[in-house]
Parts: sequence; structure tokens; C-alpha cells
Amino acid sequence: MTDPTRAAAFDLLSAVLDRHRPLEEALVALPPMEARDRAAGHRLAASVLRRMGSLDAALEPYLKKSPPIPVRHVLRIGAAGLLLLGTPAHAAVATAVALARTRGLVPFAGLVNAVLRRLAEAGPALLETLDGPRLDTPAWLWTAWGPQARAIAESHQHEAPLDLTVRPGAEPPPGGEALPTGSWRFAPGTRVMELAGYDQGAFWVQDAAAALPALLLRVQAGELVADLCAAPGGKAAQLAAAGARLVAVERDPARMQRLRDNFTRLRLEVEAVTADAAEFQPAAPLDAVLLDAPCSATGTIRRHPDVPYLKRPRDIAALAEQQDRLLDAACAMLRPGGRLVYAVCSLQPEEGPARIAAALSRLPLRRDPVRPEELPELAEALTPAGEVRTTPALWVALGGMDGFFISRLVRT
Ligand SMILES: C[S@@+](CC[C@H](N)C(=O)[O-])C[C@H]1O[C@@H](n2cnc3c(N)ncnc32)[C@H](O)[C@@H]1O
Repeated sequence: MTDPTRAAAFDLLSAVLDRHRPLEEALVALPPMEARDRAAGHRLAASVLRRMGSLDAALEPYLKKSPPIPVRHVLRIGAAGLLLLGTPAHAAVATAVALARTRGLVPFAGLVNAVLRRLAEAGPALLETLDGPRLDTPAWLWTAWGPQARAIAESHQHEAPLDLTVRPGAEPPPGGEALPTGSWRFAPGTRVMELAGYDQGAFWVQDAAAALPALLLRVQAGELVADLCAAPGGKAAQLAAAGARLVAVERDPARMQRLRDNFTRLRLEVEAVTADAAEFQPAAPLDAVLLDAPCSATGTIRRHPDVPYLKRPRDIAALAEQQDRLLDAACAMLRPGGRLVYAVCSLQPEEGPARIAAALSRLPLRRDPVRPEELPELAEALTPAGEVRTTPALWVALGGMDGFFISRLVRT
């Protein structure tokens, strides 16, 4: 009998690496099991994905020829236990062998046993000699990130902390650290639903960088505002809490339901419209629009270590087309003088500065540069054009932040 944690990790890795399914979707599709086993399986699969290049390089000397893909997954799970998670050697080896047996890989059980035993002896020292950041980053991303690639990739080696946005006037839960931009930070692995105030809607989960776009929209109470790609609703919640008369537009009905549930817990008001934002027409011209566009999400690899294995270079061009289409629609919804904040959680320049440069050349928009005093403690994130570029390599001593590109514009 294999243990449920390893079985879950194996299923998750197969879903991400073989069928290119997002890790979170694969998590939902797991067979029924104890929540504790599911969480442990998730953590194990995420550890493999985060350090997969290093784990493969550590296994390589012990493999005479490349094993079948499912066997490789079993070896990676065993290696992650041995080298990353501090699993005792006998347990890591025995559970991997049992996993191989129950997954129809009986002929490879001996190989798994022999390779992992040898890795247990020499692997920890070998891991120290490897260039983890480079090995764990696909070449196309490393190249695209330019001189910052190493610092960004180093930050991906660790689990991200849990960040919360606390509702204005509410008490932050105990045990957190206040960040300079107003978010509250808790240790990686903190369970949000167990924090005091969750049921009362005192806060919501939102990375410190993800809280910036809505802040920079500078919404006044009573303004007519649309959030065009709204679910699950972190930025929409900020806008509603600031007193906007808010329309949240979201194309995916299941994700819109998550937004509704979140707003119910937070006791915030919103008009929720399930539609393609490019087709949406507001009843009246808007004072402000937030466009948190669909993107490659390469700025969130710390939280979603599956992203490097799901995205391909060609996806970026397709996303840029969607982003342009949404920028056109967003601009058309604004009254003259109305504000637009464009944001993507991507580190790829084609989805950030290039989209704004293209929009400025075809739409009646001008930049409204973000001023340094708007982002004290984040001067490094301000570009000469007054746009914001955060990366996971910022605020390293505090635990980093997601990678976002943010531009503020005004309809002329
Ligand atoms: C980056 S996420 C938004 C996160 C959200 N703003 C938040 O802070 O919680 C992008 C969202 O846009 C939605 N989306 C993608 N294309 C869309 C479109 N054409 N119209 C409306 N929503 C769209 C996706 O389903 C996804 O929920």
C-alpha cells in the first residue's frame, strides 16, 4: 500500500507535467482523501516543481539511461523527500518503492530502490554544488528576464509568505508583520481560514504587489468604477472597500461565483456581471477602470511553481493580443479625464511596457506617471516612465513580492 501523500503528489505531477493542467485544478480533481494528506501531497508536488531542474541533475549520475516518465516522477518525489524536505532516508526510499509498485511500475521498483539509496548518501552534498536558480528556470524565461534573471530565480527557490489586505477599520489578525505598503505578512504555510477575523470578513488574501494596482487607481467614494477581469476579487474588494460604485466583470462563471462568495464573506457590495469584458458596455461613462488582464502569470511562480511548465513562448503573443483587445475596450468605457490602471502579474516585457507603448500609439490615452511619494519604500520599482515593475527579488529581506507590471493612464 502506498501512502496517500506520495500518491497525491504523483497524480499532481502527472497532471501538470504530462497533461499540462494547472496544479490548483489538479488538486481539485484528486480522489477523496483526508485534507491533511491532500495538503502534504500538494506541498510535495510543489517542492518537486520548484526545484525540478536541480532534482533531475542530482538524479542524473545514477541513471544509466532515461527511465519512463512515470518512473521519473517517482524518483523526483523520492529525491525531493531526501534532499529538500528532510524525510528520513529509509522512509523516502521505501515510500517511493511502494509508489512504483502501486502505479504499475513493478519492473522499475529495483531501480527506484537502488537510485534513491545512492542519492541518499551522496545527494545532499551534490545538491550544494549545483546552480539551482539556473537549473530550475526554463531557458526562455531566463533569457527574457535579462540581467535580473538570477535574482528572480533565486527568489523562486523558496515558498512565498501569506499576505493579507486588511479591510479599512478592521483589526489585523495577531502574528503578522505590517509591510510598508499596508499589507500584512504571515509565515509561508499559514492557514488563512484559521486566522482570527476570517469569518467576520476582516481581511482577504492578496500578495503585497497585487495590492498596488487598486491603490494606484486612487478611487474616491461614490466614483463609478469597473474592474474588468475581476475574479476572485482581491482588487475588486479594495475598490469596493474604498467606496466605489463598483461593477465587477468576469468571463468565467465559476470564478465569478468565487468572487460572489468572497464578497459575501467580506460584506461588500458589487454589481457582478458575467461577460467578456471586451464586449461589456457600462450604463454610463466611467470615472475609473481597473484592467488586471489575463497574462502568463510568470510573476507568481513563487506561489504557482507549475507556471514554468504550463506556459510556452508562443502563449505570450496570444496573450498580448487579448491584452490589446481589453485595453481598447477599457479606454472606450472611460469618460474624458477618466483613469485606467493596467496591471499584469507577468515578468515578460511583451505583456507590460510593450502593451502600454502600443496602446499609447493607437488610443486617446496619456500616461499618468506614478510619483515616488505614492510608493515610499518601493522606489526601486518605479521606472523612468512612472510605471511600476515589481519582481520577486524586491524586498528580499522581508520575504519578496510577486512580479507585477502596472501603468496608470488617463483618457484624453
Ligand atoms: C489575473 S486574473 C484577475 C485577478 C483579480 N483581478 C483579482 O485581483 O482577484 C484574470 C481574470 O480575468 C478573467 N478573464 C480573462 N479574459 C477575460 C475577458 N475577456 N473578460 C472578462 N474576464 C476575463 C479570467 O477568468 C481571470 O479570472
